[in-house]
Amino acid sequence: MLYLYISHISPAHNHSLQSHTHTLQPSLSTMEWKRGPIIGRGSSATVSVATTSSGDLFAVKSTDLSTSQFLQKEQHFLSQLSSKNIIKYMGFDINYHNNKPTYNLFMEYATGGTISDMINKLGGSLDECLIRFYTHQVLLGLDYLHNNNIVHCDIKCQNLLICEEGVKIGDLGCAKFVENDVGKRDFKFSGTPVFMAPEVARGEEQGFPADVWALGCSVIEMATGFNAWPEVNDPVSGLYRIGYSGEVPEIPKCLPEDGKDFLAKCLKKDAKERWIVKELLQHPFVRSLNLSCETRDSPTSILDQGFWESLPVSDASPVVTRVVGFSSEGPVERIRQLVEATPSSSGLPDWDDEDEWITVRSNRLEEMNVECGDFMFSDSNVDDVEDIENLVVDEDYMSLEYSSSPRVLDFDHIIISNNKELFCK
Ligand SMILES: Nc1ncnc2c1ncn2[C@@H]1O[C@H](COP(=O)(O)OP(=O)(O)OP(=O)(O)O)[C@@H](O)[C@H]1O
Repeated sequence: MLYLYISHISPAHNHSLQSHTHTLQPSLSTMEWKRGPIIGRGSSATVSVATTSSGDLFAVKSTDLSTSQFLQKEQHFLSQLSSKNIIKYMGFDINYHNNKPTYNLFMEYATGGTISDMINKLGGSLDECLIRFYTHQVLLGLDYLHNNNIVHCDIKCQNLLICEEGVKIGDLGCAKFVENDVGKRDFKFSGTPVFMAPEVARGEEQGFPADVWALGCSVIEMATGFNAWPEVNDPVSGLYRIGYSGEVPEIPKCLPEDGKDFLAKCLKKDAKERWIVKELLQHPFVRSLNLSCETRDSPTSILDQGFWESLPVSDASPVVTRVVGFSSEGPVERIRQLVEATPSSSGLPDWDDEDEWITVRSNRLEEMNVECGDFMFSDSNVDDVEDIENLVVDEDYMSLEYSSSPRVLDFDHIIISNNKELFCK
C-alpha cells in the first residue's frame, strides 16, 4: 500500500486537542489527536486526516463554530446511525484552530477517497462491473436511510466514500427526516443543482424519490465522468432546465441494456413513477453483479490492492455546489438566492492560507527510499519541509523504490499505520 502523508506541525501550531472536548465516544474524547493534511474540501467544511496518539487514523471535518450548522446537523444524524454503508461516526469536539473556535466532526477515514476520486484515477469513467458494485452499495445505504425515514438530499459521487468494506454514504449535512415536511409550505430544500430532481428544482418536494434521481445522476457520472447535465454552466439555467424543460438526462450509450433500464427507472420525471430503493435493489443491473463480474481479471472489486493506491488530493472546489433554499418564494427569486449561496459566501475559512500543513500524496512520491532516521525524496515538488516533525506512512513503504537525486530530510517522529513507531531521531 502506498499512502504517504506528511504533516508539517511547527511547535507553535501544534493543535493537539486539550480544550472544549465534547466527543460522544469515549475513544476519542479522552484521547489527544493531531490534525493531518487536508484530504477534501466541500462548500461547508474542510476534511483532514487525523491521528490519535496511538496512531489510529480517522477523518475530521471542520469548520468555524459560527458557521457550523450543517456540520452540527450532520453530527446529529450520524450519531444516530449505524450501517455498513453509511460513514461511521466517531465523535465531535470544539477546539481553537487559528485562534477561532472550530467545530470538528470525527468519522472513519475512507482510505479510497470518493467515487469521484476513483473516476479521475481510472481515467474518467468506471468499469461497468465497478458501477454495478458501487451502485448496489449506495442502494444499501439509501435503503437504510429511507427505512429510518431520512432523505439524504445530497447524493453525488463526491459524497460516496470508498472504505475497505465497501462504499459508504457520507456528508449528511443536508439530510432531513421526511415527516418534517408533511403539510409545510415553506420546507427547506438543499442539495447540489445538477443532481436535483425536477420536483426539487421546482421547489415542490424533496422526498425519497429525490435521492433515487440523484443516484441515477451519480451512475451517469460513474459511466461518463461528467455530470448528468454536462451543458449546464450555471445553477440558475440548470435549475430551470431540470425543473421546467421536461427533459431528462441522456442515458449513456456505453451502459449495458440492464444499466440503461436501471437509469430509466431512477430518472422518471414524475417522482411517483420513479422506482423506490427496495425495487431498485431487485433490478438485474445490481442483482447480476456477482454473475457478470466475479470472474473478470480487471480490478472490479474495491478490495483489489491496486484500488488502494493513493488518490490525488482533491484541490478543486466542487464542480457543482450545495445550495439551500425555501420553496415559498417564486422560482426566479429562489434560484437567485441559491446562486448567492455559493461557497464563496458560505463563511468557510480560507484554509489554503494556513501554513502549518504540507500535504504530500504517494503518487507524487513514489520514488522514495527510507533509511533509518532519514527520508529521501526525489520529488522536486516537495518544498519547505525542513521542519516536518511527524510522518504517517502505511505498511509496505519499505518496498518503495528510490531513483534520481534525492533530497534528504530528517524527521523527529515516524508512525506507520499499524501503530508501530519505527525510527525516532
Ligand atoms: N470520512 C472521509 N474520509 C475521507 N475523505 C473524506 C471523508 N469525508 C469527506 N471526505 C473528503 O472531503 C470532501 C468534502 O467532504 P464533504 O462532502 O463531507 O464536505 P461538505 O462541505 O459537506 O461538501 P458539500 O460541498 O457537498 O456540501 C469529500 O468530497 C471527500 O473528498
